[in-house]
Amino acid sequence: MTLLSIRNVSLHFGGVQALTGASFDVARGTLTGLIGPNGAGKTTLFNCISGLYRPTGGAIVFDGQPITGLAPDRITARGLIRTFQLARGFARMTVFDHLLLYGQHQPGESLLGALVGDRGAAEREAQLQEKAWAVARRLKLERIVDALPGNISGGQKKLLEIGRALMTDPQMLLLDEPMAGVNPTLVNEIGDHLLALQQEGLTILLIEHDMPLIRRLCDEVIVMADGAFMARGDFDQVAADSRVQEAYLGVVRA
Ligand SMILES: Nc1ncnc2c1ncn2[C@@H]1O[C@H](COP(=O)(O)OP(=O)(O)OP(=O)(O)O)[C@@H](O)[C@H]1O
Repeated sequence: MTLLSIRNVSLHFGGVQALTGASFDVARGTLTGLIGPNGAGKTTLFNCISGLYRPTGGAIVFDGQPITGLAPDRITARGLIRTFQLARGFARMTVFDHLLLYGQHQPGESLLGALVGDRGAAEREAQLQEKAWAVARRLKLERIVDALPGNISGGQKKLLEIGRALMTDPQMLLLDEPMAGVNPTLVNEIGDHLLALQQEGLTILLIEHDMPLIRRLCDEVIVMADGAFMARGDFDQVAADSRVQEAYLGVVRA
């Protein structure tokens, strides 16, 4: 049932203890919200899970295998990916090329190429194109496949970021505020896409400050504070938890 297990993960930056022993599990097939006040350690934890940071202590287990400290591409190859903002350096690549680029980073690609030769490469290219079309259609991006990122809306950029991640055939997607800077209509549309992806079997862990959205989308909500796990439950349960309220309000117990 558990797909991702965070076990006592800690990380400090010099004197700043960003993660102080975070522990929680995420079940396969769920859309889980990860919330908490500013500086709680949510993004730092995502960076540890996806291999950008090596934790100082603890372990991260994905699909039954430890992934702590593995390089990001090896973690992606196991089916766990986080989205990244579109890099400025790729401003001249079309939406479709962005999708193709991510699809090319498949595990075993070069070995396969060496084994099957040129005909195999052509077949693979055709499959990649078909997959990119499927992802574009899936996210309703097919009408803008030839556009450059500079000419698409903020929400379409977010969808493209998700689309690139889908090109790697993930089991689990980590999303860090995918709705930031997106207009309300598209926020709802992106939310619908996330629910549909979950229905199709994808496991999603979502950092988001938009609480009505978290309430609408998430089966369960995990709350972090001060670099560690604080509470979990459905949205109404955690919202009613006095410790969670205090963490958000910064109220100090008497
Ligand atoms: N690269 C870094 N160097 C030094 N300190 C850092 C670094 N990254 C994060 N921190 C610190 O670690 C703590 C946790 O930050 P993090 O960004 O993970 O929190 P967050 O929960 O994602 O916050 P927010 O909701 O505001 O994005 C903060 O005190 C932050 O200042």
